Amino acid sequence: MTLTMFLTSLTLATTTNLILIIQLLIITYVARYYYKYFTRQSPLPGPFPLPLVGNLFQVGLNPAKYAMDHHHEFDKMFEIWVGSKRFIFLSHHSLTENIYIPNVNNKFFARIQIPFLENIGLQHGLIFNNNYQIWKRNRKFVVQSLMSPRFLRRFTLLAQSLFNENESFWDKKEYHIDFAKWTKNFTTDITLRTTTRRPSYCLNTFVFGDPTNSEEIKKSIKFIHATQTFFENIMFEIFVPNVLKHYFPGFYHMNKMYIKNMNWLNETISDIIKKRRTEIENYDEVGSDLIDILLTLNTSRDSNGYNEDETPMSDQEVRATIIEVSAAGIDTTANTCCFVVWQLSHHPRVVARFRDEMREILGDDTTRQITYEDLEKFTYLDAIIKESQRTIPVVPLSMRTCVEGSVIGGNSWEPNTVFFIDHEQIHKSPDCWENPDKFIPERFLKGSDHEIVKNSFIPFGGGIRICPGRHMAMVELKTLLILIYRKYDIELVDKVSKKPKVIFIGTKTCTDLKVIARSRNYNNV
Ligand code: HEM
Repeated sequence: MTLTMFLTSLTLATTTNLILIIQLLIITYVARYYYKYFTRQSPLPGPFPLPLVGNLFQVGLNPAKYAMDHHHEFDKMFEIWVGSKRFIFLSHHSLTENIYIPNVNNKFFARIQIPFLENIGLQHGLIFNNNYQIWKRNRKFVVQSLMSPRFLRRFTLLAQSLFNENESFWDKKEYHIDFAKWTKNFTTDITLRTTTRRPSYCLNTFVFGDPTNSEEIKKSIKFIHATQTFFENIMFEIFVPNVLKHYFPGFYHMNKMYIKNMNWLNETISDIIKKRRTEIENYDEVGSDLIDILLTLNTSRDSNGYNEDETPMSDQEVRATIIEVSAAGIDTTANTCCFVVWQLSHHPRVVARFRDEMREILGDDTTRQITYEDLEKFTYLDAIIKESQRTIPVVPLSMRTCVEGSVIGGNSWEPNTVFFIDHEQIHKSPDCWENPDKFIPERFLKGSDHEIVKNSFIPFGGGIRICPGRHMAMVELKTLLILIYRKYDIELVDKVSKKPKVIFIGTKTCTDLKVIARSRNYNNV
């Protein structure tokens, strides 16, 4: 046997062995995967998973859409698999009892851990922060800022001035507008102005165009896409296994795009924080915007003094918090506003009662400034928004994990099991809502016959992680709806569709809502 022949047979033997080893590894992986699946604790119904990808092909990146389309096949609980991790859907209010409790003595404080966020330092804010002590301090600071009457009063005025800046277009005889785009531009501007204290020009550019082509304006516009992509990116991180992200062309390119987007957000907000910290250190006046409050709380510039047991927030924590608050506040509020307008367009009786309430509180002067105190009197408008959130919740699912073994719905769950609380199904449960598909704001009015069952209405989640932006969102929604409906009649262009046009990107997003706004003054002349 020549040396070449020997080497060739050796290579062949090695290749054959390698193939055998790979085959053996695959068989072992598949056997282990299905052993784990078939011997799982408390098995529930759900789509059958495949090794490595779990239910990716049935569920995609849209667990909320999957739950909406398939809930009738399952009972109050079902499961899906993400790779080799189990996610449990809870679709009945009674199952949330141990999760939505307002103190830390529950086992469901944590959300899922996302290594990608840890790699770029974005686990230090609120939404994905599982360190209770740090989360508690950050949350206290955010709540102190976003829920203070001083902030909310200023925010009410800011919403009006932003609307008025662009109102000349609305005052035309007929203003044809894609309201889905208009609101997204509006909420981006107002959120960025109040969180970063920087001007933002999305709405102006949307309405008047951009003759200057300036970098500042381009940056504002980029924020709309960047914040929307934030939650899309999170879903991608949770649902797509690493091997697909790194080696399969479609997923690989999406991954690259998401990383680029996140880096841009990180850098842009970092620059804003650096500049503002320097301005504050140079004794610029501290305002009531989120960035100022987060940068100064518990420092020598804090007007409430300083507590030695608590550290101020680092730039990294401020950055993560501002990014999260912006991403969590822009789309959610814009889409809620679209769904309220869609519902109102189908319920003229409700619009008439809303206008009666407006006249009672604000009088006949349609230019009178609206105050935060006025908004608190709008109980019918409050009920309209709530009923719209019940029927079309923009956040259809919220997510928690159990840090210890626990029991839900009579089933035992091992630590780190992930739970999706299905707001959409809970909001439509016939056990809690009479005629659940009907739009009846009156059920939310005090003194109505309808009793709101605990945890049956949860558009802002619940328990200790309940949305800290809920008052800000309600102030923004109420102000905007009053500004629109007291002066304009709104007509949908598409009067036929039974549902608004939506896609699911983490939140339920209204993709298109073409309306015609007509000035009521003009029509009355
Ligand atoms: C109509 C608009 C909004 C809806 C429907 C909404 C809904 C939600 C929901 C369902 C959660 C999860 C709560 C849970 O796990 O129990 C949440 C969390 C959160 N929201 Fe909102 N939200 C809205 C507006 C806002 C605004 C305007 C902000 C801030 C400006 C905001 C900031 C946050 C933050 C930071 C969290 C994470 C809280 C934590 O984990 O401690 N949201 N929101």
